[in-house]
Amino acid sequence: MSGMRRPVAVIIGMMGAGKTRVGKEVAQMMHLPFADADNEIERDAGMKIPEYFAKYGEPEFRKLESDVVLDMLEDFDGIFSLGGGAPMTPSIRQGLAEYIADGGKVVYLMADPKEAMERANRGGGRPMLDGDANERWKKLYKERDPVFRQVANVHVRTYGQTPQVAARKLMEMIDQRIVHITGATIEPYDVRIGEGVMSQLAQVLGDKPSKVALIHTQPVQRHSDRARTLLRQAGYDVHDIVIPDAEAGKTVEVANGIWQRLGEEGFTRSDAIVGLGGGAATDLAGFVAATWMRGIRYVNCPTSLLAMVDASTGGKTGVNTPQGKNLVGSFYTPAGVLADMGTLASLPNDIFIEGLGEVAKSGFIMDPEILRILETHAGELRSFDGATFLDSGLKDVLAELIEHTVGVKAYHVSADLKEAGLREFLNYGHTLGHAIEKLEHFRWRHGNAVAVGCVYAAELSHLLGYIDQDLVDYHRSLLGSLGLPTSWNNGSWDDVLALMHRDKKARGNKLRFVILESLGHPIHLENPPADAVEEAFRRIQR
Ligand SMILES: NC(=O)c1ccc[n+]([C@@H]2O[C@H](COP(=O)([O-])OP(=O)(O)OC[C@H]3O[C@@H](n4cnc5c(N)ncnc54)[C@H](O)[C@@H]3O)[C@@H](O)[C@H]2O)c1
Ligand SMILES: O=C(O)C(=O)C[C@@H](O)[C@H](O)[C@H](O)COP(=O)(O)O
Repeated sequence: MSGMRRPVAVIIGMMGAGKTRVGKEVAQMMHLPFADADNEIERDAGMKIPEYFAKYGEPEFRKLESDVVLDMLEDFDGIFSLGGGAPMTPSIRQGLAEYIADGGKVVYLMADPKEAMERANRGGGRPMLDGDANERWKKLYKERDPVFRQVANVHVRTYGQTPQVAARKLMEMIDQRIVHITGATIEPYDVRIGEGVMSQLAQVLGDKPSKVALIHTQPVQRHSDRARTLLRQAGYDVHDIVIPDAEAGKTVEVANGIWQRLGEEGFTRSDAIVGLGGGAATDLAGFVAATWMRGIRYVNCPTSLLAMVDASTGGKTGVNTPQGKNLVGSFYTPAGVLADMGTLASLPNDIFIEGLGEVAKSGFIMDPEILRILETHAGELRSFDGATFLDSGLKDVLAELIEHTVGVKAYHVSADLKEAGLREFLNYGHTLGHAIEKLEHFRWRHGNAVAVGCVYAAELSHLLGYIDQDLVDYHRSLLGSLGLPTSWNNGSWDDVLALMHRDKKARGNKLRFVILESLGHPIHLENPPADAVEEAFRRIQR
């Protein structure tokens, strides 16, 4: 389907939900064309729908509807609204599933049933409501609502809202970017990126959990307040759990404190966890979710750039131990990730820049578009200011960067959830990076340590004849232009080497690294010569 024209969004919903009214409004706001499937069908058939129904019956109508909808899915690039019953036809459901798989957005417009029923009855002309219209509408709602929920990848509740307010909400949802994570051993889930996506928290959590533990740190209180309000409005019993900030929260003692609370408050297997904050908070929340009753549902709401592009996705959860970084944990997939870019408005500049370390890493190992964006916008990124970026051109640049970086993560995680080989490439720069973090008592930020670690890995690749000096220099100049460190000189080689032996890629007493064969092409390096490993270290000390 790629390369064809395709709708920016497809709207589905019950008769009377306002699909046409709201759809037209959104199209106007976004300067896009609008099409209504029923109008297209009438044009094709050369008659009104009630007439077509009367003449040929519902099965023939559904066939024609399916042909028209499937054509439009491949040849229309605006906002496309479907008739109420269209998603009940299997061929249309299939078409919508393919459209979603190709990055499309099927929006279920969820209006208040009472309002929608009244609107649907006004004016008549709806063959599906012949007879007792209210009873027919309710029966159809019962059949269709569960299907609509399943078919759509975006749910928008418009209860009591004017078409303009509903349209603005819908536009926000359409503007979001969605990266779909799937794989043979993964329950599929989406990473949603954009301003306001946190409002989909209840949709992603689903209706099974009744209790939700909202795990967060204090500096993101303003965002956890919003999450708590959203969760309470959706009817969950919310338990607020504040953990120590940053790496101090990633300990087994903190996890133990939460296990005790979950026990006291009666959390069962059908309840859930929301992890909200930087990567340390989402790593800890995921670990608690993975271990409580051997695994309960969890959703991540990352609020730092690093957590959005990396930590919140992929299911690596865990805690540090006195011996090193992330030494205890599990691979446990979240039910969804909501990367609400609105939360970045409170992110300090230095923590934003740190996140660029993991972004650049993803560029070095796989995606040249990431490197292009970083090079082009280095100055703006370096002077990131949370207070102003949402109203600046940087917002779209950043959305693009986050989507690409999550795409790199998704590619590796989908193929190799438990890190048997390919996923290790995401660890580029981490062998030394984790050692630096540990030796700096976690006062060095993770992304900064990874940036130095990437330069180290590049030096090692060069020393072993894989890459030329230019590519090593490129690492230094790109990372430096973003405000990231490229050298470290605060620890002994013996300490570094001992910590690198505890890295999870090591096997027995043999070190293993990820290095580059060329830009975008990482390889595994097994048991490299000791002198090269040490010489590369000497080179990052300068
Ligand atoms: N699981 C994974 O795959 C994975 C991947 C990469 C990194 N990580 C882990 O993630 C952690 C690093 O994540 P991080 O860089 O987000 O650090 P962090 O979690 O320590 O957060 C950094 C600081 O920023 C604050 N903060 C976060 N969002 C904020 C916001 N919107 N406004 C104001 N303050 C905010 C935090 O409270 C904290 O003080 C490390 O522990 C690292 O090991 C895990
Ligand atoms: O997702 C992965 O796999 C990664 O390696 C991503 C890394 O960026 C991340 O820092 C991760 O937490 C490192 O994991 P570890 O297994 O080396 O502790």
